[in-house]
Amino acid sequence: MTVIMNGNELSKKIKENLRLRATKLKEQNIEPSLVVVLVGEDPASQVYVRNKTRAAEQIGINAIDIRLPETTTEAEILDLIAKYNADETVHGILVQLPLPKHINEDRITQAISPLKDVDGFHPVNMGHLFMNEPLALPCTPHGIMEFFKEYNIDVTGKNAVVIGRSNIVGRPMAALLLNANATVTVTHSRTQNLKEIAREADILVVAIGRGEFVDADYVKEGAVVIDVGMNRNAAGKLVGDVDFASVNGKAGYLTPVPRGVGPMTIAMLMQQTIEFAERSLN
Ligand SMILES: Nc1nc(=O)c2c([nH]1)NC[C@@H]1CN(c3ccc(C(=O)N[C@@H](CCC(=O)O)C(=O)O)cc3)C=[N+]21
Ligand SMILES: [Mg+2]
Repeated sequence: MTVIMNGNELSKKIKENLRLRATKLKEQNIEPSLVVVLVGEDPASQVYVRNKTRAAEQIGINAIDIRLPETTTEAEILDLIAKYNADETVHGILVQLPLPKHINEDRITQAISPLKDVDGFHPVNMGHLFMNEPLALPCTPHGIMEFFKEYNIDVTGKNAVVIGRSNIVGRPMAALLLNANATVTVTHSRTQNLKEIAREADILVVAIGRGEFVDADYVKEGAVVIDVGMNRNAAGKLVGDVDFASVNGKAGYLTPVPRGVGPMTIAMLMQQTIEFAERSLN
C-alpha cells in the first residue's frame, strides 16, 4: 500500500496559518510584500507566477507583480532589484527563472539582498544552509522536508538518495537531508549504476527533468519517493520524473504530479515572505 502525499491539502493548511500571521503583521502596520518579476512570455512560467500571486492574495501578502518584455536588459533588471533592495516596505524579491539567454542568472541571483531572497538562491544563503545555520531556505527542498514532518517520516540515519544536482533543488535538498541527519547520496547524469544506488534508498528524491524516468525498478519496497519533476508528455499531459503508475503500490509514500511538490514550493515561498516581514519588526 502506498500513501499518496497530498501537497494541495498540506499547502492549504500551511497557508491558513500564514493568513493569521499576515493579519497579526497588519495589526502592527506591516503589510507583508513580495515582488515577483517575470521576464518574457514562457507559458509555464506564467502559470507558476500566477499561482504565486494567487497564493499571496489568499494569505494577505501584497504581491507586486512585475511583467517585463523578453527584450529587457540585464542592467534594467539589476536597477529594479536595487530599487526594491532599498525599499523597506518590500520583504521579499523573486525573479522567476529561467531568464532569457542574454541575461546572466547568477548575476541576478547575487544582486538580490540575502535578507530579501525568498528563494534562498543567493550564495550567502546557500552557504548558511550548508553550514546548518539557514537564513532562508530554497522553497522546493523546504517543502519536501515539510512533507516528511507531516507524514511523520524520520530521516535520521536513513539512506537518502537525491537524483539531480541543480542549485535550486538537488544541492540544497542534499544539504537539508544532511542537516536532518540522513545519510545522503547525490546522483546525476554521469552517475554509474544509478538504478542500483536508487534501489538502496529509503528516501528517494527525483529531480532530473526527464518525464516518467524513474519506474518501479529504481525503487525499494516501502521507500519514500518524492517527485520534483514537471514535464509534458507526448500527449501534452503534465507528468513528473517518476512513472507514477509503475511506482504506486511499491513505494511506501509517493508524491503525485500535479498536487504534490509544486503547491508546497509555493507555500514555502509564502512562509519565507511572512518570516522576513516578521523579522522586520525586530
Ligand atoms: N525564482 C524562482 N523561484 C521558483 O520557485 C521557481 C522558479 N524561479 N522557476 C521555476 C520553478 C518551478 N516552480 C513551480 C512552482 C509552482 C508549481 C505549481 O504550482 N505546480 C502545480 C501545477 C502547475 C501546472 O498546472 O502546470 C502542481 O504541481 O500541482 C510548479 C513549479 C517554481 N520555480
Ligand atoms: Mg522534471
